Amino acid sequence: MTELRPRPLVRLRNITTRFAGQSVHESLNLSVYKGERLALVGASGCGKSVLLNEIALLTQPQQGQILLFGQNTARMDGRGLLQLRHRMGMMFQQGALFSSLTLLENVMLPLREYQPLPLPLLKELAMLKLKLVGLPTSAAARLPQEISGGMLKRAAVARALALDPSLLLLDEPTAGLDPASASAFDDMLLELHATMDLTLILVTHDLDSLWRVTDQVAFLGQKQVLCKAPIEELVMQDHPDIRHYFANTRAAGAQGRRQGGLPV
Ligand SMILES: Nc1ncnc2c1ncn2[C@@H]1O[C@H](COP(=O)(O)OP(=O)(O)OP(=O)(O)O)[C@@H](O)[C@H]1O
Repeated sequence: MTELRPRPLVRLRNITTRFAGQSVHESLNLSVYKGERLALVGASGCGKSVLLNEIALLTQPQQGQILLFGQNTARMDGRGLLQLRHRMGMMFQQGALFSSLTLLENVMLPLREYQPLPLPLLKELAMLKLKLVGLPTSAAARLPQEISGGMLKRAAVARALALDPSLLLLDEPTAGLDPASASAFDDMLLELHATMDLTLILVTHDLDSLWRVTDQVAFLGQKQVLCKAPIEELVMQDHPDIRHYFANTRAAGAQGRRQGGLPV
């Protein structure tokens, strides 16, 4: 009996993206399945963040189709798209929190906008989200500029989770964090994935995160997804772009550590 493959949660079909006549993606295809922890990787400028923003419905490609939760976004009206957006949370690279609002107020923003609940309940929900990402109660009243980079990233995740999305998108979540904070952040992501039934898509250059957090990695190169595979399989690929990306000393070091060898 043939086993039916589940429908992808995210399906990108023949995506072409151009800026000023120059294409970043050309007929790019990618499927992401429910529960996956997928990283988008590739050389700087290959279009990872652009693709993430397209999945988040923040920008649109010139050609191609984006299907989210089985629905073709091109055929949806504004109301339908808004409902889809609520099923996704996005963590931006710099956190994108409002500097004049406390962490609690930042997390409450999407709730206030879309959940018609009494204020004390909204506060309680926002507080729960801050706790979920490991922030202490005392952090709730702090402003973004009063906390560490690691806490800021966690607060940004708390806001992304405000509306209980099932798909969490993260743009370089561990960039700028020291190794211990980055590792603690990765632990938090794994815990959230397990407890909240999340699908994760992250853009990252952090090789430790690739090995630790992901179960699938999509390698972008030559304007397409050259390969989607678990990291162990991806690093064994013969494609010159993939070999080049993982051949530098940092990559070799992380790979060596995973395999119990010495960093090169
Ligand atoms: N709004 C825009 N207008 C013009 N060009 C853009 C715009 N957004 C992105 N680009 C270009 O598209 C290309 C891909 O950008 P993108 O930020 O997705 O790369 P990336 O793979 O995420 O890079 P990095 O790893 O350095 O963050 C780059 O050449 C960038 O300059």
